[in-house]
Amino acid sequence: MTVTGFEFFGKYTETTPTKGKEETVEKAKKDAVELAKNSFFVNRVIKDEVKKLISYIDLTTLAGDDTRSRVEKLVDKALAPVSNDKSLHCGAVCVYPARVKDVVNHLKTLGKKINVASVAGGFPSGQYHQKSKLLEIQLCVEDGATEIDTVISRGEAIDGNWQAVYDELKQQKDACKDAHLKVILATGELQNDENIYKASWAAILAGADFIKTSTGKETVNATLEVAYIMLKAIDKYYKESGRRIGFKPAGGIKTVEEALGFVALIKIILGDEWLTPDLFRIGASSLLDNVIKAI
Ligand SMILES: O=C[C@H](O)COP(=O)(O)O
Repeated sequence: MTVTGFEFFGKYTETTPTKGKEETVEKAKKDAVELAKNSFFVNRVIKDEVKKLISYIDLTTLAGDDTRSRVEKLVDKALAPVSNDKSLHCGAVCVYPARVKDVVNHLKTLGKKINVASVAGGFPSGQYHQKSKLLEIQLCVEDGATEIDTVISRGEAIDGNWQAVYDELKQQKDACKDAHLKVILATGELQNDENIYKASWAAILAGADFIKTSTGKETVNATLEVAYIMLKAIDKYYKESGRRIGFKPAGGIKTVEEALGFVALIKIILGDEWLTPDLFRIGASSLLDNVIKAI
């Protein structure tokens, strides 16, 4: 099985149509990020834009001391985060594999539904046998997870073994069955922009429904700069294939302004069609409280 598509989709350095010799990928990235940071509604924090953030949030708890009661409270909050507006709810709840059953059972008790995401497949390091990664995904799906957030093998990516990265993710996608697959690139550990771009491709070509920046456990997690690179890959793939892939920044996104910066960058690179929970999520454990304060 070969990684089909790398040669077809070109290199990161070719992602910017040159407007002249000064137009480089670095300058194009800097310009887009600056534009996003200074976009109209980031500076003025328009309430409607802020309210929409709630629907994008994968409300997350990924702690060693997570308990059933903590997870049940997370579900309650994700289902009805704003007491005086019952129409608002988060995009998903995101928990460790061992807690999926607690989410599913609580939803059954409440008679409610919400996407149930789990970080399965060797989270957060990815340094596990492929067999155990696949079993973890299989068990989560059997427990009722509807979305799997899995990690790539950073070691293989850094060594440029893209076939191995692709092959593992293809098997993990198959293990998901009907569950959606979000692939975490752990961009903070991929060492350079070219690796981030190629890791985006390996994930997309292996069947990812979303590509996600980070586990939240790296030293550097979601930034607008890495988001730019990943969005360029999503954009090029859409232009070549007609298929839209979702984007999920995660890790360290705590303020409304930070979250709206990602919204603005998506508007700039992909357009408003992506601003739906089916194609855009934010992995965050503390952003929701700040959004609620701002509306
Ligand atoms: O998506 C999952 C991330 O771990 C959330 O990171 P955070 O706790 O910094 O919001």
